[in-house]
Amino acid sequence: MIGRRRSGGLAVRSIASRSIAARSPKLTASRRVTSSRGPLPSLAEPLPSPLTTGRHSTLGHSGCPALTKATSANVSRVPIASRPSSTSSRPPSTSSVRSVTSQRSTFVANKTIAAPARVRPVGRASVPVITRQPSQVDVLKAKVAAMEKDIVEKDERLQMAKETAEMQKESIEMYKERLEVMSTKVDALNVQVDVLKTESSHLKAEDEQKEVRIGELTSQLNEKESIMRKLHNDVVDLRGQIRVVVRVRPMLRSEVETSVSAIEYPTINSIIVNQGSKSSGAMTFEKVFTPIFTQSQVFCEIEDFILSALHGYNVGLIAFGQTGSGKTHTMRGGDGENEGIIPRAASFLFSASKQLEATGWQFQFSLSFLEIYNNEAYDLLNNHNVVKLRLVKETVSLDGLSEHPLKKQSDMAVLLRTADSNRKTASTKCNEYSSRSHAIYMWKIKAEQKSTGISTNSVLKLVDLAGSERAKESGVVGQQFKEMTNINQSLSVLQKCVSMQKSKSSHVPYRDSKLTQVLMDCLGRGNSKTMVMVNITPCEEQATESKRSIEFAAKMRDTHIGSAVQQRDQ
Ligand SMILES: Nc1ncnc2c1ncn2[C@@H]1O[C@H](COP(=O)(O)OP(=O)(O)OP(=O)(O)O)[C@@H](O)[C@H]1O
Repeated sequence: MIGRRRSGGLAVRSIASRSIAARSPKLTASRRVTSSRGPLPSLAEPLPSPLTTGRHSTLGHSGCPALTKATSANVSRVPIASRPSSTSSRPPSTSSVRSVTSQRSTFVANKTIAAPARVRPVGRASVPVITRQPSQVDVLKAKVAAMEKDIVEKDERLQMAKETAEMQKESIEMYKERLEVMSTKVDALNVQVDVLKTESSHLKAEDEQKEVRIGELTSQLNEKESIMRKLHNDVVDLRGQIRVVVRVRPMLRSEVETSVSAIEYPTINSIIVNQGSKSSGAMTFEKVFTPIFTQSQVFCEIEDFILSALHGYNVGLIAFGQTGSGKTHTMRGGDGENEGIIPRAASFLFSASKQLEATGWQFQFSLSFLEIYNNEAYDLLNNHNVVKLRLVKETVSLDGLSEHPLKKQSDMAVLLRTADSNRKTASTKCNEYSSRSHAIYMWKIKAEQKSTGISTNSVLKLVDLAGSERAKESGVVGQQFKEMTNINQSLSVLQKCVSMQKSKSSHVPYRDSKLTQVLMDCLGRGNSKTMVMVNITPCEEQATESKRSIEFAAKMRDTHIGSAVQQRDQ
């Protein structure tokens, strides 16, 4: 009976403990920790409850002595085998049994604290230690306390969230206000933009009108200019004069820091060269190309003159000037925008001939390149073969000079490359790439119009003369000195011929040099429209040479060579 009650009590206790464990995993965990590390001191000690001390301890829970006694009896009857192992080796002493009994009774009095009995070593003997389990009330109290704490925390968080929300609300209000201010500004700006748009469309319309007007005036101006140029050409042709244009090259990078310009441009087509205190005085020419003129602008000004060759006239364009003054740049030039007159003339002649083909004209072009070096003539397109010059009456025959047909524009580039590589150059102190020979590019142009039966044979000569230079300044010796002497001698004959032609002398010494023999038809013996492009440098140090060049240019300008006539086949 007692045993049943005990086992029933234990069963109640274990169910209770199980149910607490189930509801409170934390508690179970703590109990596991307790069992593995030994009894917790708080649970190992008799509970400091009034139930365990004084008279209450004997009365047990709710003052029930019967239950306490029965429990004591139960404990004393626990078989040794079922007691903790630490006690099985030695029978418990009377005192320890008493202690166990008293603890057990306390344990029973607390009843719901379902901790397993443990044995605590006391001295050499071990006594079972009874730990207690929290009652449901305690658990619930703890839960309530935890929940209260949780509620307090949540209250605090809620409060904080409310405050944050309040602040955000204020910020939103602030942003709303700013937004309003901004949108007012945007509205004002939009109004301004509309005003400006209207103004700009008015201005655009005005600009367009002005541009149309400028276009009209420009085309009127161009028309008038071309009429004037034609009239001027006609006058010059009728007067049979050499046309003279001057080109001043820009200062080179190496000169900009060390030199100043000696050139002035008093009017659009006049020029003054200042040589220290002396001045050339203003001299007017058909055209003065200042350093700002590009290669294409220069060509634009002379293309009508070149066109005469397609119309059946002999045409000669000669670049003259001291060494390094820009003759080769003007005539041959570089690539692309830097192309000079010779390659540009090729493109121009091909495109102009295409236009004339629309009126029934047919053209055939052929090209020869002649070089005069040390007073000898060579073929630049045929292995640099010697060319023999023969004077036949008033004309010169060039024996052995090869002629190369030009079918299309790209043929010109191939021939130019061959000629360039053959052209003799040598470096001097005056101009590192100075060409040491006169180069004469000759186009033979055959034109025919079947409907009228008219045919012409004309020659276009494009001449890049070697540069004159003073022996003292150049500092050349040996072969280069010989070259320079020959160049200067041929140029001096050229100047003499021009002077004597100008003074209408009965004897003009064309035979004195190969150069003047080849250019004879351009300088008065023959039938040619001639233009001389005098190149000068702007540098003060070269002012003496520049002044000499434009003085010679003025002499040529005033030279009468006779009016050119169309070269019709009989
Ligand atoms: N209009 C120009 N614009 C820019 N550079 C130029 C111009 N004219 C000439 N030059 C430059 O000046 C230098 C001398 O020019 P260039 O070789 O044509 O002189 P040149 O009169 O032919 O000399 P030479 O008689 O010794 O052959 C070159 O470097 C050339 O590129």
